[in-house]
Amino acid sequence: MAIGAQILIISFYDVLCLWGDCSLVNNKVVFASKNKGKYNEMVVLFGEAPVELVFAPDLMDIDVEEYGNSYSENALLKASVWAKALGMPALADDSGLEVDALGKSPGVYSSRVAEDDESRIAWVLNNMVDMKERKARFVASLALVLPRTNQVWLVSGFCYGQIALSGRGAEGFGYDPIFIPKGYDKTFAELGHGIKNRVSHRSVAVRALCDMLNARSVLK
Ligand SMILES: O=P(O)(O)OP(=O)(O)OP(=O)(O)OC[C@H]1O[C@@H](n2cnc3c(O)ncnc32)[C@H](O)[C@@H]1O
Ligand SMILES: [Mg+2]
Repeated sequence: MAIGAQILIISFYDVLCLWGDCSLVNNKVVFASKNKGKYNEMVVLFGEAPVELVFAPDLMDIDVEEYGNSYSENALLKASVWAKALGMPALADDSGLEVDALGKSPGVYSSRVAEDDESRIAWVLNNMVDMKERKARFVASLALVLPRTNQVWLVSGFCYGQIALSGRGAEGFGYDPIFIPKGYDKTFAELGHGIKNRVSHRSVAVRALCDMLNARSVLK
């Protein structure tokens, strides 16, 4: 009975996909974020995909309160608000840095522990003085909302590594100067975009999203 119901739901969903328009309108997607660093990475990561990402603040000024308890909830909040406001597909990214020795903090509060990138980095380093255990991971959760069919796509990506003893490097944004990805001895800010875009939490999530969209023929 339960399996039958499940199959019915999946088939109904597929029929909706065939009849409804679940493709991207003009392949334009608003990137529902105010973070230009994220946007710049996203444009490169979507590189070959038939998607034109538009930076949300270039279209409208909206503030979305991120009151969710998880990255996915916050990503969905951001994408839903922008998709509704503009009537076009919206992609949001909610991300954060999880430090083992700090009980996975700052985590979902990564943007809220301090006012700017420099103070956020100081917040992490000051809480880790003399700590030998420096394992950490970056998380990126993406939500794509297609408003005409109310479809929602959610994926997450992770990147494991450790926290440097001090900030190093000038590239990237946010916590990049203190995050050393596994297999390297330099920070993301020292390694630069080429390597970051190959191994980052965001690149893993974008690849997963594109695979799902391709499998469902949403990207054309
Ligand atoms: O919500 P939007 O407008 O997208 O932009 P934001 O900067 O507020 O982004 P989040 O709410 O997702 O908070 C994530 C925090 O983690 C930081 N962060 C996210 N991804 C990062 C990355 O790839 N490298 C370094 N720091 C990152 C980012 O700078 C924020 O301080
Ligand atoms: Mg935010």
